[in-house]
Amino acid sequence: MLAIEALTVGFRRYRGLLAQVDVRALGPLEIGLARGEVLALVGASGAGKSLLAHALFGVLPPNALVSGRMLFDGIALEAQTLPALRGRKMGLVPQSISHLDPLVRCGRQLGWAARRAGRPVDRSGLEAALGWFDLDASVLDAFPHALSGGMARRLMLAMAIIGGPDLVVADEPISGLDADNAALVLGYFRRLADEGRAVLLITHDLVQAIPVSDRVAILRDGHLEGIAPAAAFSGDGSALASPYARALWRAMPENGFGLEPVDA
Ligand SMILES: Nc1ncnc2c1ncn2[C@@H]1O[C@H](COP(=O)(O)OP(=O)(O)OP(=O)(O)O)[C@@H](O)[C@H]1O
Ligand code: NI
Repeated sequence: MLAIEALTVGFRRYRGLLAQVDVRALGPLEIGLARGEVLALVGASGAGKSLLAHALFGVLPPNALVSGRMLFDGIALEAQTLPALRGRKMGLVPQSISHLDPLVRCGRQLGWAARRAGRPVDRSGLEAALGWFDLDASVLDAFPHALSGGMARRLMLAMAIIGGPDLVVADEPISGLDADNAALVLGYFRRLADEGRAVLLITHDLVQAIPVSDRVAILRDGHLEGIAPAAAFSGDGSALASPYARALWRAMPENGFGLEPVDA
């Protein structure tokens, strides 16, 4: 349902008054995502994970240069097609919890997300959406600053999903969540995929992502290091084709192999 073909993202930077240079930040990337699938996208800070999410939704800054193709159910994602898809067929959970409007009650923001998707709901529908992420009805009347970081993140998850998108792109959706809530969110993603939707799960936490993911894509300095079945991340990692993936897996403190040079 999602095909990313030869995608590159760069930025135009100005040096002095006249000189400008284009700096490649991402790609070229080839990634496919099928309905029914959770694809984890992992990589270190600065690898380009959020850039990929922003490219998919067409929300990169104006100095970004994009080439290649992104197709959603065969429709090219571009300026003309994106407004009808994002927030409707494609839901984005942003990385930063500062994207809530501080002056608008949470319930109105959630209701607006549903209306934008063409699926307006009444108060009980809003309460049900909060319930998916273990938030109670009092959140509807609260302003965002009254929410803890973890509650704000779960509200943003409800906002991304209330419109019933076919594709969910979640950028670090479990960061700042306690273990119970992280499990709740990841379990929800798994169910979305099992219903025939698709989830791109962006995270730096490989260990948490593996149990709910079908495949894991590893991004390193803007390049795709490889895509491996989640099941290959087990034992000593010898089922992994990429030395980088193997080193990353073995370096997880949970695996107790100790640090190995990542360039192996
Ligand atoms: N507006 C911009 N102008 C120039 N470079 C940018 C811009 N936005 C991002 N970059 C560069 O793109 C690279 C990738 O950034 P990105 O935010 O995608 O990383 P990330 O993998 O999401 O990291 P994190 O785990 O910290 O969220 C970074 O090196 C960053 O400096
Ligand atoms: Ni990011």
